Amino acid sequence: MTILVTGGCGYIGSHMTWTLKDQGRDVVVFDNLSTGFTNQIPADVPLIVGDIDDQALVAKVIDDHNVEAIIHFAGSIVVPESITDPLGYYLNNTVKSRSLIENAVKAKLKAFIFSSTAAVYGNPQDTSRPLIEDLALDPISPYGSSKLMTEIMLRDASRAYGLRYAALRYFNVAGADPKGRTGQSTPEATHLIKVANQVALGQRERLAVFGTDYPTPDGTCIRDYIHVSDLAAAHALALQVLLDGQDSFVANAGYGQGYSVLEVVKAVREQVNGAFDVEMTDRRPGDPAQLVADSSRLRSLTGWQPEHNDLDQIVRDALNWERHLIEQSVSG
Ligand SMILES: NC(=O)c1ccc[n+]([C@@H]2O[C@H](COP(=O)([O-])OP(=O)(O)OC[C@H]3O[C@@H](n4cnc5c(N)ncnc54)[C@H](O)[C@@H]3O)[C@@H](O)[C@H]2O)c1
Ligand SMILES: O=c1ccn([C@@H]2O[C@H](COP(=O)(O)OP(=O)(O)O[C@H]3O[C@H](CO)[C@H](O)[C@H](O)[C@H]3O)[C@@H](O)[C@H]2O)c(=O)[nH]1
Repeated sequence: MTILVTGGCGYIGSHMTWTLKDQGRDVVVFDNLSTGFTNQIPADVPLIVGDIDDQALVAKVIDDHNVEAIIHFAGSIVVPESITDPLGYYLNNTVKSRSLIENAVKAKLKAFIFSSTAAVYGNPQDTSRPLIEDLALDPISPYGSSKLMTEIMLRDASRAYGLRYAALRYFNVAGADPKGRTGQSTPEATHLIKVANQVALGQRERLAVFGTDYPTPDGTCIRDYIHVSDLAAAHALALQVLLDGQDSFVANAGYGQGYSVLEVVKAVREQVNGAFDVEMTDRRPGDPAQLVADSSRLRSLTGWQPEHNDLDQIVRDALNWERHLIEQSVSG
């Protein structure tokens, strides 16, 4: 059977594609290349360039490649951008996901895995323990709402048409393939570890720390950083259990360990053996103070066990990828 990976040329989707290839599975990537890169996937994986709302093209790809499951990463991902362009986010993340889900239902696919996000929880009040899936969902950004609406569509499509799905709520995805085959390549990416690494390697001028007055021990926001390769492995397991008959589920994907922005900065400084400038600035709109995952459900349903649960390794792998990008730009 073939697995269709939407957004497979993007950061997480390309790791997924490599993981599936490593497992000997047949994969086809579908991507409109709005933020993706064609050189990040294995050369022998078919790439269809198109938009996920092109139902005729998606149906043709499902047919031509004998697709039996979709892992759906395609989407827009920048929280602050979603605040200034909510309709753009509802279109790309919600409306177009609806179109893809309809394709999956019509083709009677065996499984559908969706990239959801911790942003569906909004700004949780009780931060004394990691977040569980059954908490009230109250996104504080259009990005989070756009993903929550897709979760709801999947829930209802599952009830009505029997589509079997897993929605994984990623916490903060970071790091890069330890084998150096792919990584986060968007030059203007806004993710903390990426930006800090670019500053550490002289690719950006400065790192702004967004807000130092949060109700956290050092005043900066706390996040649960999950290595992208562990996340890809979680998807492969989720797919397998769905194919083996597991009911649809929603599960957090994180380690259950939070780090503040300043702790991340310290980890990056240690890896590069040096200081770089950070500037304390105001809060960024849409940022909850603390997001840490309780991932017991993912572990118990799929048997997932992280292999790269180490902030230093996450930073190191991401730095190695950043150096690779610099070499690439110098040589060509
Ligand atoms: N990066 C994170 O920390 C994080 C956290 C939670 C959830 N997610 C979700 O994971 C998914 C992947 O994120 P990423 O970090 O790899 O982002 P990314 O921007 O690197 O990848 C997204 C990919 O989807 C493609 N794409 C976007 N819209 C498309 C469309 N309409 N049709 C076809 N292709 C389209 C892009 O070209 C790109 O290759 C997203 O859905 C995102 O919301 C990411
Ligand atoms: O230059 C920067 C970048 C980030 N931060 C801070 O670092 C933390 C992490 O920020 P990121 O932008 O790396 O990640 P987010 O937590 O905003 O969002 C990430 O996780 C979310 C789920 O929690 C979404 O899924 C989203 O797609 C994904 O980017 C936040 O407190 C942010 O304010 C800075 O201080 N300076």
